[in-house]
Amino acid sequence: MPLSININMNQDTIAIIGGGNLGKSIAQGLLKQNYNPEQIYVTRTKVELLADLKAENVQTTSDNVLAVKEAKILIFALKPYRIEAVLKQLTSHITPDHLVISVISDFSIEQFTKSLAPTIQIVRAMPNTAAAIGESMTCLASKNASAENIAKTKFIFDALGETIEIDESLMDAATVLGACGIAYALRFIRAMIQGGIEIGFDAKTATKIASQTVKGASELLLQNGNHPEEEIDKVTTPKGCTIAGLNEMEHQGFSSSLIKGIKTSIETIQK
Ligand SMILES: NC(=O)C1=CN([C@@H]2O[C@H](COP(=O)(O)OP(=O)(O)OC[C@H]3O[C@@H](n4cnc5c(N)ncnc54)[C@H](O)[C@@H]3O)[C@@H](O)[C@H]2O)C=CC1
Ligand SMILES: O=C(O)[C@@H]1CCC=N1
Repeated sequence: MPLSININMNQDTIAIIGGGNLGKSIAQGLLKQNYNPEQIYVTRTKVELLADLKAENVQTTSDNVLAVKEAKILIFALKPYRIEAVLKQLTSHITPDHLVISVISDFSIEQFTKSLAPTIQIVRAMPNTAAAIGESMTCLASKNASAENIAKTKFIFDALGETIEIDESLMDAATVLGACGIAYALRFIRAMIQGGIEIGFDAKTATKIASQTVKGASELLLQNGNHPEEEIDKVTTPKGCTIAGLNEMEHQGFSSSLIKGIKTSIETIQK
């Protein structure tokens, strides 16, 4: 029987604690889904840097206690080295009635739980900045959370893109592949643009062609469920220009450099 999800996208107030790059992306994504801006609190020490959200009637404040008291759903989007001090300030205000979500990388559920009352449930989520446009890939993990709280978290992040549930032991890998992955993909697109300019396009046209082409390539996999090589075979004429270019890229270490970069990223988290 499907779980009945006791969440109303326009009644449960959400507080995003830490309105930086990711926190703001989540708020923007919620607004895009027509979440009532007055039901969204975003906190940041320098609250003036949230003026763009304030202009959209989001409740912006530097007062974390106020946001926690007003909200039912708490999304912690702080840097890992800030969270313990902030939780200390909030411990007595976070109750079992709150749904507590952490999008903080490199900060485990166990570490989070230690700073709060044992009755508080935590769901870890690893979205990416494409949440701002409803295209995040979000991985979810939990240990002590109820099925209802996991379902509520999934409901929120489903509105911001795609979600999957993973074991918490894979959260660092999810951080690298899904969250850092935005930067890797953009660097790939930037290199395509640079190449495109060298072969004759102006920057604007090269950006349009490269971005739409990468979007199309992703959609071929997402919509058809094919292996990338199956789609590559359709583009590579024998003795043709695609295979010549691809092989030269591989001679220069294209796949290898990506794989090594991904491994370096995870080693950086785990050291
Ligand atoms: N940026 C990204 O693409 C992703 C980030 N993450 C994780 O999300 C967390 C936040 O990352 P970013 O948004 O990139 O960092 P950020 O530095 O842009 O955002 C953190 C925000 O918290 C604010 N802040 C600091 N102390 C505060 C306090 N006491 N009360 C309220 N706000 C306070 C800062 O002013 C800053 O705006 C990190 O743990 C990161 O690992 C996870 C996935 C993707
Ligand atoms: O590089 C970082 O610190 C964060 C983790 C996920 C994306 N950006």
